[in-house]
Amino acid sequence: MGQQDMPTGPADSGKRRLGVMGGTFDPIHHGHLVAASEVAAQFHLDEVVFVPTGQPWQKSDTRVSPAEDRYLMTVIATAENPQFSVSRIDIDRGGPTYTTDTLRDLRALNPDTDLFFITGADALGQILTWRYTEELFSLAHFVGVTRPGHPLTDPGLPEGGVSLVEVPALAISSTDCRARVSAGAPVWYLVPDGVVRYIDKRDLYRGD
Ligand SMILES: Nc1ncnc2c1ncn2[C@@H]1O[C@H](COP(=O)(O)OP(=O)(O)OP(=O)(O)O)[C@@H](O)[C@H]1O
Ligand SMILES: O=C(O)c1ccc[n+]([C@@H]2O[C@H](COP(=O)([O-])O)[C@@H](O)[C@H]2O)c1
Repeated sequence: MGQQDMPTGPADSGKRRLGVMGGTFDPIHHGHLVAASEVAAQFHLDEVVFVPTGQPWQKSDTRVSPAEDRYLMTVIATAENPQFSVSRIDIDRGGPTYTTDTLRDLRALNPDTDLFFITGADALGQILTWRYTEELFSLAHFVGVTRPGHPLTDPGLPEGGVSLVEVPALAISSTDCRARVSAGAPVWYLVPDGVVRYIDKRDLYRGD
């Protein structure tokens, strides 16, 4: 994607600009962090809130670590960046996580704020299979980011509803991180150091 193909989103409304990075984060890795940092810079966001899923209903055939472990790894990974925060709303709501609920709740908690939902190319490609899409696209501007191995295209969101953005390519996935820990391979430098230590301390993924 060339620089000229990169839209910068809707016209600036003058409101606070909040990025929303939703994910299962099992575990959070540098691909997530670089995507959030890059979108924050390109879209002049005031803050990015990371929102670990409660129950990721489209991953029901995958073993997912306890929400508290995923939440704490996300806190550890983002703690040093003053622009990053973590929200428990999807975990505390309970039940399957629908992004329409996430964005509705974040709007209620953040009046006079424009929301920018950040999503990788793979997740963006699946977005029309999400629940309650008739309301979803009115709640935030969507920012699709490049991810190695996945074509980045607008899957057919309403006009002006999505921007496609190139971010530094990191071929890292949580699936691969889990498989590496399970096989006794290192995940140093794929995930933040504190997350490596947390995985070790809690003995995550070893028996997968
Ligand atoms: N390396 C990456 N580059 C860009 N975006 C990414 C990257 N990894 C994940 N994302 C995006 O971050 C969001 C949360 O992803 P998620 O927590 O499911 O991680 P994952 O690595 O895709 O996990 P898994 O391998 O378990 O499916 C999604 O929108 C996903 O597309
Ligand atoms: O709203 C939905 O139905 C929906 C379905 C699948 C995924 N999502 C959201 O997409 C984000 C990435 O999800 P995942 O499963 O790839 O980690 C996360 O915020 C999920 O809550 C949302």
